[in-house]
Amino acid sequence: MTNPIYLALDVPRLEDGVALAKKVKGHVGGIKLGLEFFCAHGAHGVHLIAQVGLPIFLDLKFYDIPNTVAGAMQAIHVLEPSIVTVHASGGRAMLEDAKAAAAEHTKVVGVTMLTSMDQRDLERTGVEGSAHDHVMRLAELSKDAGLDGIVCSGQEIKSVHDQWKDGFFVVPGLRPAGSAVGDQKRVVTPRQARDHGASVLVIGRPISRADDPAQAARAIEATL
Ligand SMILES: O=C(O)c1cc(=O)[nH]c(=O)n1[C@@H]1O[C@H](COP(=O)(O)O)[C@@H](O)[C@H]1O
Repeated sequence: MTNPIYLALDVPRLEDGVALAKKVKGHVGGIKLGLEFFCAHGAHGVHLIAQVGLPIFLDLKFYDIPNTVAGAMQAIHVLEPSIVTVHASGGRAMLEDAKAAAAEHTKVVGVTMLTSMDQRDLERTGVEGSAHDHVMRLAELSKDAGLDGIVCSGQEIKSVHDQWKDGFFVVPGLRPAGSAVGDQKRVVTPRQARDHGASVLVIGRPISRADDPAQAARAIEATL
């Protein structure tokens, strides 16, 4: 089994990011670079992390008109990401154009409902109905638009997997039993997410803030 853990490298200093990626190499399956990293270090930073030799998940959560998203997607071909995120709520045309503009070997996944949101947060954005139904609706839209899969919490992954057997599913908001939840609200353990069909487990602070990140990653992998 390939290691499904992608370390979310949400660190402000590039040197720290490179050091951390080197430390966990061999204990994770890939590195996720998100908005914090990309805004601070751009393409140069992505190239440096890629040199460590792990697959790169570029989590830029594109959300704009189709033409703009397609242009952005083309602009990141040079970074050769294995996975890229777009917001599923951007609508069918945006999702279709995002996928059409992506490099052949890049998986495009739609972010459904952020794991930092709960039912009340959802209602306050004007969406009626349950978080579960909202995620299922956006999963169906992503599938119909030709995306490779979605990002959702571990609370929905089982239902999504039941509906979309060959989908590629990224699950963040993961916490090993007993670790601090922080700003995440829809949380499960890495093992639960894996058992219910997650393809990729995105884990940040439980590894990056551990005294020994490599050991923390190994300990989580041992639970899978
Ligand atoms: O797209 C994501 O990766 C993402 C989606 C989501 O709904 N929730 C979520 O936490 N993430 C990302 O997953 C990572 C979780 O980090 P930790 O909470 O530190 O494990 C962060 O880099 C988030 O940007």
